[in-house]
Amino acid sequence: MFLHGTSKINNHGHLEIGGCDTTQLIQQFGSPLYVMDEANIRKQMRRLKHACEQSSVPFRVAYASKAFNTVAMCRIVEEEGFLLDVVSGGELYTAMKADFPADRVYFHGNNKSIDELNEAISHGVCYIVVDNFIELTMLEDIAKQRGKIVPILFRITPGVEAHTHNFVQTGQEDSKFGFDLSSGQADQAVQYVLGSSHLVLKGFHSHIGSQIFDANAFAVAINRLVELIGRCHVNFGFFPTVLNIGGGFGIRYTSKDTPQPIETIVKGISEIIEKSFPDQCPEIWLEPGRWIIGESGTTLYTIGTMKEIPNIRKYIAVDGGLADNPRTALYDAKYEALLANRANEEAGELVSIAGKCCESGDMLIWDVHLPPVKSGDLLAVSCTGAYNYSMASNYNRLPRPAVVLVNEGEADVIVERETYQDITKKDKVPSRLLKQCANHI
Ligand SMILES: Cc1ncc(COP(=O)(O)O)c(C=O)c1O
Ligand SMILES: N[C@@H](CCCC[NH3+])C(=O)O
Repeated sequence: MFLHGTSKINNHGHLEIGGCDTTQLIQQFGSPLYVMDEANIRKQMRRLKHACEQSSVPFRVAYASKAFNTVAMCRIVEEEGFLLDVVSGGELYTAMKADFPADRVYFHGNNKSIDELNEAISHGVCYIVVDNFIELTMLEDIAKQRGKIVPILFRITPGVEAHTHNFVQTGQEDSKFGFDLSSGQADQAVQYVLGSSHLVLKGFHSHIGSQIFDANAFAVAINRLVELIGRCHVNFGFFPTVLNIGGGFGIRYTSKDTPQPIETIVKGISEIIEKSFPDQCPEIWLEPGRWIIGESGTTLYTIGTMKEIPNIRKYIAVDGGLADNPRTALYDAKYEALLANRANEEAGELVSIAGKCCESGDMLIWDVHLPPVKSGDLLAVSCTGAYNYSMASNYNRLPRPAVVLVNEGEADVIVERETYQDITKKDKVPSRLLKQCANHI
């Protein structure tokens, strides 16, 4: 397994993250456990900012909070001076709970509700990223009723098929997201909004997908947006303040992954932007999620049962699975792992890591080399910072694991482990069933 961030093997042969021995973390906080490496989260943010500062392009950086959003994470993002992309009332609420300045938050989503739009306006987010015509008129009505002038961006679908898993492509023409370019919807929307008394168009947004290694896809998308901007300037005299080109930068889950360094990607983007806007340049916003947080997360599990089918496969089951990490089942995602309590031992055996859910597809890793494993060993799966906790569920009524933030030998719980009581907390029993339910909650 790669050792990301501050991860290392200590003198006891244990995996250590943020100066904390992972075997002690499990003793103290229980299993399974999400461990987040604060120093590495901040390092990634600073590295991205630094890469942007090397260019003459006026970059601004945002964090796509869908990747991992908790109150403590919002505090870190705030301290590092990033903008925050939220995509739901819940993500916005979390940011507000963290006292994140609303004027550094902007609101995405392809089906925002009236309540969500109202909440975004009430808090005073800097932009609402309008996704489609229905939302456009709905937002305009709300703004009129409330006597507000609302700054917006348009999400544009540039018609780019990024080379990544189909489920995480978002920039292709046949997509639920954004105003389509090729059919003229985007131009139509601009023309419409420029006549609005309550909505002010500030710019454009496009996000072509996630876990993208091919920087060329970004170039194609940017060029299409530049063409749109050129047309809007000529046809409507409109020039954007902001051009948000999204996130999607790939990370290294396994040794087979070969993403370009962020510096190369930012440099490539800068060159296109400089060429495209020689005189006047909009602010260029980047909004990665995975690249910021993915490699900073490790999930610790305890190994339970095992099943060996001769000449076929050896299954090793852990005390979590698709409920805490649905990405293998959803996207055929690949992960690496090691035994956190015997990290120095030779990984000679090819095994498969299964979860404990009642699904054959509940697998975390199909093929991984580990030392001979015993029940009670601890397994560390790396690179689980993005879209693991944020996509976790209570399938099979499994309580979600705790999330611990580690840094320089300190470990703080930033999300408590759920209990069985948490799981049944919202259950109600109709009175006609009460008699049969003596032990009801
Ligand atoms: C609009 C938007 N912005 C940003 C992101 C973050 O993507 P990633 O985590 O791949 O950087 C996503 C998710 O794909 C997204 O849909
Ligand atoms: N959830 C996806 C990323 C895309 C989500 C944002 N549009 C993943 O885990 O890879």
